[in-house]
Amino acid sequence: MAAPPNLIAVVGPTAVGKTALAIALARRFDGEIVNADSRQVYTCMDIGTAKPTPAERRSARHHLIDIRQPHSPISLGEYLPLARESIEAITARGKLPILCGGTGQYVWALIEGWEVPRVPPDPAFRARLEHRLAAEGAGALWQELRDKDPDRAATVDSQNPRRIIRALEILCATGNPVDATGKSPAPPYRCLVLGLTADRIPLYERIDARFDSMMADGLLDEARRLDAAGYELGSGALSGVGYTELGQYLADAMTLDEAVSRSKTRTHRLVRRVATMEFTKMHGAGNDYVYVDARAMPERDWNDLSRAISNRHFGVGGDGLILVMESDVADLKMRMFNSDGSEGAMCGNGIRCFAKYAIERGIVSSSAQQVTVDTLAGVRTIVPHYAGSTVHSARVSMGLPRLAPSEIPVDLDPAIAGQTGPVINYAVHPGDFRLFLTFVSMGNPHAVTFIDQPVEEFPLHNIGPLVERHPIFPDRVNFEIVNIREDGNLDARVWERGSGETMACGTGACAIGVASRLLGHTGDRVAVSLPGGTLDIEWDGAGEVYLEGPAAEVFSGVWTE
Ligand SMILES: N[C@H](CCC[C@H](N)C(=O)O)C(=O)O
Repeated sequence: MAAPPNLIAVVGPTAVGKTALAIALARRFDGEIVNADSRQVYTCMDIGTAKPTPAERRSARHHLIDIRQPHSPISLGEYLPLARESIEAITARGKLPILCGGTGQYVWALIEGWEVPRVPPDPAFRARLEHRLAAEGAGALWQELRDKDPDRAATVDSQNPRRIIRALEILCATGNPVDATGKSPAPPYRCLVLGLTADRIPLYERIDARFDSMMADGLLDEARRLDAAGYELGSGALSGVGYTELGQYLADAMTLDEAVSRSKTRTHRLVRRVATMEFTKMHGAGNDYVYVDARAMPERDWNDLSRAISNRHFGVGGDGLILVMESDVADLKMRMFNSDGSEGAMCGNGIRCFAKYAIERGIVSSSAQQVTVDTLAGVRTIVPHYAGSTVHSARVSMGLPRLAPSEIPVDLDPAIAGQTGPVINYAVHPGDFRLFLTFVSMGNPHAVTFIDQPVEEFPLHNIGPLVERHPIFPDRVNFEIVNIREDGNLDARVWERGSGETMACGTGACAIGVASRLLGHTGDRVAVSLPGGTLDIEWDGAGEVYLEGPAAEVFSGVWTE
């Protein structure tokens, strides 16, 4: 078997000198350069992306620059085959391919051989399967996948409808089983990675000097031309540094000096985040998480990081870790980990803060009226509420509640295990206690019980762990206790799977709202009061559940491992 082709990858923070080094290597070793900067693929964005100048491009051949117009975003799944073809062609000509760019996900996806499905989302196909999901349950779809592609089914969680539907979508489109996203077993290249770095202060000075020269070279006119051409500065391909801030200047939202200063500061932050690991602490009604923008980061043991960073004595402290990642099917993707390192499918409090994080950092439009976020429970839509340019709360479409035992999942006696409807007031005896549980999945499993005593008197720290790990819950469970107040609203506390008692739980509050309506305690709307705050739930008994509540940022910092 032929040895894999050679490849040099020049990586490092912005303004550190990657282009100059790549050109020197190309001239020294008869190489050609493949662009790995997600902004330089676009035409009309020359100055603001620090694209190699015509003179630089004459001194060494470059590939994958100016291949798209800004209104036609390129996805990772589209970039990878183009980059592989370029590397192959360069090698075939007996030249050395040199990968150069600051988009970490492009670089690592190429080096590690990620396979991203070329199958674009098929909305009609998904709508049909969502309908069948509601009617037949995830188990039936998983069974179909197992019949058609047993190897693939073995790697897909039978309770993860999104992964099941995606696998069936790829199978239907390609006619053959293929992994949705995975690395190739063997490294595709014999790769030498040259990581450039520099002390922070001199690097900040280079960044500032370079931005000043961009302005002198006509960056403002470039922004004006893009604006006049109808592009939304600050969104999509144009959400990068400089374009966003100059767009706000052109919209009279800030002075030119402010735009220049913010551009420099945002680039400093970008460097800090990639070079170390910047984090932001946020909470929704006291349910607190550590947020990391992982879009430019290589894969790592996130479970381990969540355990370390969530520790309230030896780490930052929180109920878990939430990652901001790229998505092919939504604006962004969210991954959520509990403080014990286990990964949860969905997080209602966390996703409101996630939207706030993305909007206020310009990762999505800084005036977005909605943000779509891909999660293991499916794509969720968040509608932010603003005070000026700050998001203070949000309303989330939390999807359909799942009520069949197989969808929770909960293993019950055969007489009721196969039913598709709700299981309410199911008697369970954790230790010496007797509870009546109602089961609801919001993409993650919940068991809700209603009690007569005030919730603060309930021995939650004794009973919570017994319910969380009760043998009827194959994936463990989040456990909610509820007391109905005189005014008809609800007091509650939550023992979370993987995190213990938290000050609030968004998916838990949704499960409480659903269970309470099923049991006839409340109607379509209910306020759930938790130790950390109140969450408003809306469910009409058939459609999606809606969650409304606060989102707050506490502080940012740098995680030094
Ligand atoms: N606190 C989150 C739920 C976390 C659920 C997690 N504990 C699990 O399902 O494993 C929320 O606001 O919805």
